[in-house]
Amino acid sequence: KGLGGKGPQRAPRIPSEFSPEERVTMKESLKGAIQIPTVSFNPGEYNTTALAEFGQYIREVFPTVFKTSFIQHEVVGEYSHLFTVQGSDPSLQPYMLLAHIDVVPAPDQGWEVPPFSGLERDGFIYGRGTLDNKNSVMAILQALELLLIRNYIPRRSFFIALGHDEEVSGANGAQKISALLQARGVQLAFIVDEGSFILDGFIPSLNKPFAMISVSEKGSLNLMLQVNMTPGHSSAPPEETSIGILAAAVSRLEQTPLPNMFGSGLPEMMLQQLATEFSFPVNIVFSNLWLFGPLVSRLMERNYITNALVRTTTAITMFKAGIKVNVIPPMAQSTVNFRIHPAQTVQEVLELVKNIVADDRVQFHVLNAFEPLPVSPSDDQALGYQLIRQTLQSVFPEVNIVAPGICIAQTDSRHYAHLTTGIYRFNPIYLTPQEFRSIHGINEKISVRNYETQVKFIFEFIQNADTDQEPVSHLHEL
Ligand SMILES: CCCCCCCC/C=C\CCCCCCCC(=O)N[C@@H](CCCCN)C(=O)O
Ligand SMILES: [Zn+2]
Ligand SMILES: [Zn+2]
Repeated sequence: KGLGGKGPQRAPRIPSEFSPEERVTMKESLKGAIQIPTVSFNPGEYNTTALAEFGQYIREVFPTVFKTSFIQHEVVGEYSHLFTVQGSDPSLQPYMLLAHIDVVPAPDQGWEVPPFSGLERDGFIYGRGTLDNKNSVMAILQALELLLIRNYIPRRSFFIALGHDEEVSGANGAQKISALLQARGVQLAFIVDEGSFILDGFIPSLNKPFAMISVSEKGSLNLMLQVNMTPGHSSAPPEETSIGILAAAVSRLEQTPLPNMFGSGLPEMMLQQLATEFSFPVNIVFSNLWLFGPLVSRLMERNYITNALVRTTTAITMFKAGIKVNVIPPMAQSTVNFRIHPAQTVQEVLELVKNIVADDRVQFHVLNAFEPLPVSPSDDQALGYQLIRQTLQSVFPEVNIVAPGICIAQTDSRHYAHLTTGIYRFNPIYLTPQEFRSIHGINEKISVRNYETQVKFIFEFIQNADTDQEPVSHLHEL
């Protein structure tokens, strides 16, 4: 299954073996990157000093990348970086590797070590950005640096785009890079971005890890609900206040989950592909979803992570009301963050929400919205998907399950959707449910081993992408 071909690769293969000195350098470089607090607070509100420092830092630790004649480096939107690596064979369509430099804030509370210390403990490097997503920023540039030191010359051109505001929209980074590439007439064979992992321990009855390559991404809707009422003296209150009305409205939303969409897409495909890995009777259940679909969909709802795969989720994230203890509040506002399932649209979610709230006194203001992303191909012809599979086989021979999935969060790749039909969100590192909770949470950390393997994966991936082989259909025996 997968990549077949017209002939062998032309360039000799460079083995992904790194010296002890190189291994020390790569982990120290990651620690240095973590120590630069490139925090995004709000759209347009970033630590610009840190972002500028980060730009200098990558020049220092990856000198070969910056001095190689066939690599063009551009700073876009002041702090984002675009590298154009010119391949020797213009007949091969270029691809792009994405990552982001910025991180979400990390107050010290609850951390075992300060979040911007980059300290190493028990084989782990701690800090904000170690999983999301400086690991990728550094691993991509590190792998390229190591390849260039070994006199590597790529055949297939590729881009590396490092956004500086992914955590707050991507409007000044990814969107500007995307516009630049579009103006240059670039069309990409595929994109690889963050957004999924080799999942370890996410499905209770599956006792081995599996690689989930996210081929779609949920949309989002940030909706502000507002209630205005006549203010007055609290000594003679009305029957209902703006706070009471709005609290009841958002409570109805929380108590009424949006429809379970299981049966209309990717999670079913994923479970069917995983079915043979389970023992009886789960294998029978997953391979006969036409019969057991309703049961499985209810089971998926019970866990908050798998629940996010089967429906548009509702999260009440902000509530603001009241101006003084003895004043009937004139206004109450609440913001609700919906993550939209790929089988629904922003408009459909809005209609459902209005029907659930069912109160004319509540006004709805769409703050911003983004439709779910189309499903990228994962068949034998899908070059990006097959290259990830192929590289997984050699770097992680112990991982023998690869399945397409949905990214439940948003990534910068959504801003490049008009440049390619193949967007694959996948980080080549192991992730446990506990580590999942550390992303945007506390004690985010990556094992040195995981990071080294991520560098190795990219080192091999870049070479695999040089093949003049094209994906071919799997020929079934007659
Ligand atoms: C049956 C197996 C179930 C597995 C379920 C999935 C496990 C989840 C695995 C990985 C998800 C991690 C996603 C990491 C990427 C995070 C990207 C991010 O934080 N994006 C932000 C962007 C905000 C943009 C401004 N609106 C976000 O989505 O909030
Ligand atoms: Zn991220
Ligand atoms: Zn994030």
